Amino acid sequence: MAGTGVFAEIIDEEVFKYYSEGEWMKSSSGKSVAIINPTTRKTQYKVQACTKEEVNKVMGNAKGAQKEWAKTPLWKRAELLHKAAAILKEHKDPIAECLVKEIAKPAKDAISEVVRSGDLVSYCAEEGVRILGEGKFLTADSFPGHERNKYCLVSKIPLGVVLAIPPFNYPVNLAVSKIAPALIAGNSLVLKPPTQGAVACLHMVHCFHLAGFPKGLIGCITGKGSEIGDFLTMHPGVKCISFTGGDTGIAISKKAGMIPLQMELGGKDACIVLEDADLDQVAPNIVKGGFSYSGQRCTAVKVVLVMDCIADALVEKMKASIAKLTVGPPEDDCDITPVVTESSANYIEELVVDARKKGATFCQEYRRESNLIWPLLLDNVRPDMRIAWEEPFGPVLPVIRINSVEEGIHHCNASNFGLQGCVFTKDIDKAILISDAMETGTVQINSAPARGPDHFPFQGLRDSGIGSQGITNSINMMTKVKSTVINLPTPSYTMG
Ligand SMILES: NC(=O)C1=CN([C@@H]2O[C@H](COP(=O)(O)OP(=O)(O)OC[C@H]3O[C@@H](n4cnc5c(N)ncnc54)[C@H](OP(=O)(O)O)[C@@H]3O)[C@@H](O)[C@H]2O)C=CC1
Ligand SMILES: O=C(O)[C@H](O)COP(=O)(O)O
Repeated sequence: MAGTGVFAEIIDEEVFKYYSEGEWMKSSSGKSVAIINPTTRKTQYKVQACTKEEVNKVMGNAKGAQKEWAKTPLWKRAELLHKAAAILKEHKDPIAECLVKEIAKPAKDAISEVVRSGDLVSYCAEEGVRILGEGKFLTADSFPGHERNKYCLVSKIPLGVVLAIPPFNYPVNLAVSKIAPALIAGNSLVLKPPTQGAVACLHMVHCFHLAGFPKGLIGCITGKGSEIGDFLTMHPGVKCISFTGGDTGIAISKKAGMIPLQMELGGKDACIVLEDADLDQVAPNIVKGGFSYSGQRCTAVKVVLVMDCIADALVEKMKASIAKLTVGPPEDDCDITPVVTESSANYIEELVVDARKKGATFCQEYRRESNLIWPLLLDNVRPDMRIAWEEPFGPVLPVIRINSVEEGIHHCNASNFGLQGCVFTKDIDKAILISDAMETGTVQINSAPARGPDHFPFQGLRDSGIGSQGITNSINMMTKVKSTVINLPTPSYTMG
């Protein structure tokens, strides 16, 4: 159970503590933030509402601890990360339980998130050892006018304190995808978990604590983003921000100083289906892509653009797949579970009401009970409807019928978002041309969008973000390049 056994020290009188100086602490604010269970809509957990002074302290400690950590041999850093990964996987059950209660993640998916996170940390440790242990060696004589009298040694060095802010939907996985690259590269790390998902994050941080990382190297500040977010992101001690979430990321980019930013933001992932696609394969694939975790994935299929001549057939097959989805509480491992907050459910409903008013075809009856929204396919959606462009982050999927590939590409590229897209066709030549024409960070051919596996590069264009994720790219992004030039008194050539 959450907050018991090895996790007993992270809670005090029903309020989970924050993590500073290698210890679990109560905030001097005396205030807490309630985490509402999306299924019961009752307070499930409470976390500390940290103060600015506590943020300053965590930042100061992180700055100090980083200097020593950067001197720790790379293999030792990797060893500690492997240890943390093993502890995380060993304690997957209580962490998954938090995910079920805080964000209504279906029970099996919650376990997978924790296991995947442990694997990510281990992979990151191995990749770090490979790529950070190597540099470049350049000689001056490759540039016109120069002799071989200068040798340049290029290596990757840490940035300092990295601030990690993950979103609610993958609070553990999208936290470790920032923590592990930061640490292996010799940085220290301050985590600000999402409010919904904070307790799962605190349990995960305790796994790093148990692994024995140096005091102060990792800090975890809890509180509402709207209250302490600006203070954190504009803190002079922060030397890099890795953020995943919605439009908040755009605001942060405008306010942050001259530091590297990794922003993974929203998406309106388009799925183009051509005449020759195998609809028996396509329909369940789109339904899984659109409705898993109730559509609360940045990589969920968020609009289907199907050639008109096969649209009836595809919609029928999708309806059949949707009818098989189970709807109910996450504890029962249902496919569709309550969305994260009441305001999120209200927003989804606004989009549905707008679509109804403007004449979309409802393939199922719209049904909502509290935060639980039944899966809904909207056919004959037109560009004047909000659902054609906005990200519901819920179990509602619009279908737009198109008469040409160009029409589909045009819709995809007219979006403010450019995260992922996908195309279903048997014609690989056409698929490549369409992939090149779609202005998104990734295009999947014959499968719905997905971020994983976690070592694949993952990036968004336009309002979907800046920088690229994926283990290797994150490690590189959390380092800077250092050159040391050896100047010889005379040119020196090796004769072989
Ligand atoms: N491209 C990608 O990889 C992904 C993108 N997303 C996108 O994230 C969105 C849903 O996630 P959601 O958690 O609601 O996103 P939000 O942008 O609302 O929140 C993300 C994180 O930012 C924090 N935050 C809020 N305000 C501030 C602030 N002023 N300064 C600093 N941090 C702040 C939140 O904390 P708090 O919870 O306390 O408010 C949370 O930890 C969707 O748009 C989705 O597409 C989600 C997953 C992956
Ligand atoms: O936040 C998200 O939506 C995740 O990045 C999705 O990850 P996945 O596509 O690998 O499930």
